[in-house]
Amino acid sequence: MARRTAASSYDERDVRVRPGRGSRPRSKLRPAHADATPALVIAVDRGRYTCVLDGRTVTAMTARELGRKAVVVGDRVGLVGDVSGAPGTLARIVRVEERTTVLRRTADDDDPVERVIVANADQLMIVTAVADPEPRPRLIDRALVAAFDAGIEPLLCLTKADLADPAALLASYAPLQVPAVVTRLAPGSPIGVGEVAEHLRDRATVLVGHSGVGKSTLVNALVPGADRATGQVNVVTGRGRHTSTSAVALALPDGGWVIDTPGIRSFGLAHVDPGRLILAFPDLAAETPACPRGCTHADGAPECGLDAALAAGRVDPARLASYRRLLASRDLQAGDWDA
Ligand SMILES: Nc1nc2c(ncn2[C@@H]2O[C@H](COP(=O)(O)OP(=O)(O)OP(=O)(O)O)[C@@H](O)[C@H]2O)c(=O)[nH]1
Ligand SMILES: [Zn+2]
Repeated sequence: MARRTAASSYDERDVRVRPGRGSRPRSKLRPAHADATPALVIAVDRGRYTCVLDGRTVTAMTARELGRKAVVVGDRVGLVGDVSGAPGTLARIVRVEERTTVLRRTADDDDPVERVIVANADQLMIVTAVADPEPRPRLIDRALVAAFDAGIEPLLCLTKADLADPAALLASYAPLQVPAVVTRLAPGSPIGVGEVAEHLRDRATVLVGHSGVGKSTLVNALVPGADRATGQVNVVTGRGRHTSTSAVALALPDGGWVIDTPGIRSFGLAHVDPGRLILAFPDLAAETPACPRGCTHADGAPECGLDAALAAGRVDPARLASYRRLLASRDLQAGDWDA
């Protein structure tokens, strides 16, 4: 105090803006970092988050105050610090906005640890070749379960239609009313990519599919300059593959995002609750109030209301059979795309 009065007009404590916490006015009414810049996370690599805002790319790390909360591709975040995106700069993620959807998986069916793969996706495009490699319907079913469970709309993309007829595969998914597109993307004769682009426009779409089905070929056709590596003969198992390879979001030229998931080698479904899955099938769910408590609605579940509805002709037999097939896929072992 003595110094202040003696020094009369000037005290450096009055004018210096200290960096960090102390400089920021806060009150209980004002959320922390209300001035944080909104951004979208498009890639994650070893604790560094690639974010986009106003069309520029900014690298960020998570602020300590976020704690152990995971930040994933698709997250809408608030950034503070240097958000210029200039080389060598690093912004801080101080906030993660509430997610509209969360696509999860467990590493395997008996693995209780859930991992969030992508946040805020509104569509899951399941890519399957009609031949080379042979389709794996069980894996399609499992991916559908993950999508329905997450409240994300599924889209089936059948590639390599030049090699085999997709009709049988399409027919087996028709009762589930899953939209489907068929492509033939062999060099020189791209067919169907325009239709895929229509389905993807202005939406955030996650791509899944096992190795060699033509995901990268498709992404390259959809996103000019994406430069995804194609044509690798992949004999690498999940263990052998670099585990930090994670999802990456690529901007589509007509709006929207396609999110490639090269690191995902399996689709464990331990987290899926059958009681929640049926909500994706409102016509079937309407018949379940008659079910006994805790009914799994599976084939042979005692006194399941769905059987009564089937007998009374109120539900489509093919649709119910398809639903129960999905339900059963959850209980089968080995969710490896490459199994
Ligand atoms: N005949 C035919 N071949 C295709 C088609 N689409 C892609 N291919 C070929 O299939 C092979 C695998 O395609 P990729 O795009 O690398 O497949 P991917 O799903 O990205 O595979 P990974 O990179 O291993 O995950 C490549 O040799 C492609 O040229 C198609 O529609 N018809
Ligand atoms: Zn039931």
